[in-house]
Amino acid sequence: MIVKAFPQDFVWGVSTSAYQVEGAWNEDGKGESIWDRFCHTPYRIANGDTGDIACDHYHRMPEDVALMKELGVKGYRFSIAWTRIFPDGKGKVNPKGLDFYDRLVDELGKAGILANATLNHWDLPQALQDLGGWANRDTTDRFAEYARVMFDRLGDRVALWATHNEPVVVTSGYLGGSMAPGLADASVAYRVAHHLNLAHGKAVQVFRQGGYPGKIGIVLDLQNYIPESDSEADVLATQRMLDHSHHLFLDPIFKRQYPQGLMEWLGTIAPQPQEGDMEIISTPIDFLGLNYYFTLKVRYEPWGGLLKAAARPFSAPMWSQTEMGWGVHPEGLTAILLKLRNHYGNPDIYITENGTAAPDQPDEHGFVQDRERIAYLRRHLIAAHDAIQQGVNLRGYFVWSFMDNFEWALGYRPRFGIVRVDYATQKRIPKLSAYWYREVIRQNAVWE
Ligand SMILES: OC[C@H]1NNC[C@@H](O)[C@@H]1O
Ligand SMILES: [Ca+2]
Repeated sequence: MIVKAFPQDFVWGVSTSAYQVEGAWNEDGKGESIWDRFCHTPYRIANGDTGDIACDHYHRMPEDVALMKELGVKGYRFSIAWTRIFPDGKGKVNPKGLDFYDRLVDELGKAGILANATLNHWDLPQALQDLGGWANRDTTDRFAEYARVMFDRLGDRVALWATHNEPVVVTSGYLGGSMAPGLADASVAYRVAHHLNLAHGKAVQVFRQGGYPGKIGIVLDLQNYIPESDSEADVLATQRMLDHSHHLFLDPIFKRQYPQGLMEWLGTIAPQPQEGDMEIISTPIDFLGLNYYFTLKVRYEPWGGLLKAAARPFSAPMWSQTEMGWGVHPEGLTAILLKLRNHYGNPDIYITENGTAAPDQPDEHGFVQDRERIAYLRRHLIAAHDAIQQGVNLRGYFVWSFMDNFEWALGYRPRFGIVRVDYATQKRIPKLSAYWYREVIRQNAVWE
């Protein structure tokens, strides 16, 4: 047995997001978000599921934090619902909304759990969407205002801040229609990407000006894309997919420029930075949050939408596909980490999401022996450990997810938690993987 030990102060965490776990969608002064609106619109979400109640985390937060402590978790990545703070996206701040996150951060402090807060995990105030949402450049200023309020209230106790979670998915909400706001308007999709980048930069500048303790970064969705063949057509299609899903955000932030190839490909609908925008966007950050799940094989496909590319899941030998139809390829994680070391200045990195949905079969007590999920997590931790051995500055790992929750357009069917949620009773029942993870944290190691 080979023991793979992690660095001393490595942060072992778990992740959630506001809309997926909190519920209380219209309680204590919270305003409507685009995800409330999307879920309340017929035939957008599987089974007509909504986040109205979700895991009722808004009311059960103290017990959830106590369970994290019991499981030995060292960090908790959560997101802040913008509409609890600014119900109308601007103007009056809602004190009860601020109080909830203040209590959460205090509970985490008492439990000795590091707070890792994301400002925007997709739930934009509907009031701002009504003014154009992220397609409207003014939203970048609304975001900076919101960020300042949160830094002022929680900045003394939050160790890690992320501006956005997976901005590429927000952009997709304007391309494919499957995510809120459910538009299919390529003419604004890349303006949205640019405004997300600009909002990120403005929030980082507010953070720097305020001299808050803690660190600030962004969480990007960087899956591993490999070409189906070495034909020029497939290689170029893969490049376009990487430009769209990686470099549309990585390059402005780390290289102060958009990927040239994508700009040429997009033509008139490409981002149109104004004077000074790229300087703001590339304001240096302290860490990069990486969400990694799978590898996709990409081929040139004339019918493949805007990018004329099609992708399909790739599973390494001995691995099948997950319950979500995703491939399993731990080596893909090492590849992404090495890409960041080799081409993006070897930044401090936290894996802010990694995990898998699995067909969890509870026994009569609701206990799930999720050996598949344990295998997935263990192999990805080994892949992460390999990267650390090669000089990657990986500082922590947050499992997606602490508990089963609302999986966006797919509703509650997919279960990603290391803790099961019985939605009928809202009971939390740790799965085998939760006890396995507790052991990993205790040993600060995984074993081959
Ligand atoms: O699909 C699993 C996760 N992926 N990243 C963003 C999260 O909100 C998702 O639940
Ligand atoms: Ca307080």
